[in-house]
Amino acid sequence: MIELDGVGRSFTVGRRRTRKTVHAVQDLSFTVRAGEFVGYLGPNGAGKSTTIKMITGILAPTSGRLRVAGLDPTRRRTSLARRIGVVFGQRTTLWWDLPLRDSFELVRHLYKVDQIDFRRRLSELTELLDLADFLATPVRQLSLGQRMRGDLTAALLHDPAVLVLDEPTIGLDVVSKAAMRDFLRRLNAERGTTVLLTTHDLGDIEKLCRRVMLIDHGSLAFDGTLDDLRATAPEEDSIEDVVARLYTGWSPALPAEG
Ligand SMILES: Nc1ncnc2c1ncn2[C@@H]1O[C@H](COP(=O)(O)OP(=O)(O)OP(=O)(O)O)[C@@H](O)[C@H]1O
Repeated sequence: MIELDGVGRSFTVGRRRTRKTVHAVQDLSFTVRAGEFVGYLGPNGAGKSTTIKMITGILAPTSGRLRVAGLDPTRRRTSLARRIGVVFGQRTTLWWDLPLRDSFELVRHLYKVDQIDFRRRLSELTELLDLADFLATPVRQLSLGQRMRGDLTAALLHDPAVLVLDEPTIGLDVVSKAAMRDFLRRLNAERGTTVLLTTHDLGDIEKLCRRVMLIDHGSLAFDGTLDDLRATAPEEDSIEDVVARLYTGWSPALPAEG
């Protein structure tokens, strides 16, 4: 469903004598199959957002080959938009001054979702994500947790095959976080939606992801199951310790791609 083959993305920063090239992502290859729920981890500045921007067609790779749902994301951005949903936890894709319901109506137009499908889907999502109390509220008046549920709904109204999440639980309280995780688990299990999840919250990874990929300095440093990940460190280590060891470059043996 998501295929990267030797993908790289560099940026030129600075001017004249201070000019240099930053290799945000280098020679990155992985495949995410339909129906997988994959965690995408890495320290700050590792290249996660750059990868997600390439997968969603926002940024073009400078090298390599990338396909999402069989499409080249940069060349077929409009077609891809119908197959993919994206949530950036740090910013909203909703219209700030409009009631949530009107934002969804605009999303319906943008994605050309059939009116009957839209109504059915919105009523399902309203129930599952408990939106009824604030559908008429302007987005700017929503709490972070409400806004996040609104963003997730907007990303799912067109029933995408792939969902890409960039820190979807950031800033959520324990109850909202648990509800969000429960929803995502069901979405993957019941609808078979393929999910790629970027997060710094290792609870998200433990609760949701069968497979974990770790990127460091733009390259894949680990790809395996959660158990493979734990096996890289002593048994008594917490998941935070395990990941911190990998981030700081210590690991007894990394398993091959799983
Ligand atoms: N538009 C840009 N111009 C120049 N450099 C960039 C640009 N976007 C990203 N970079 C650089 O590429 C590298 C990877 O950045 P990226 O945002 O992908 O990391 P990240 O893993 O998402 O980090 P974080 O966890 O902090 O969000 C960093 O060194 C960053 O400074």
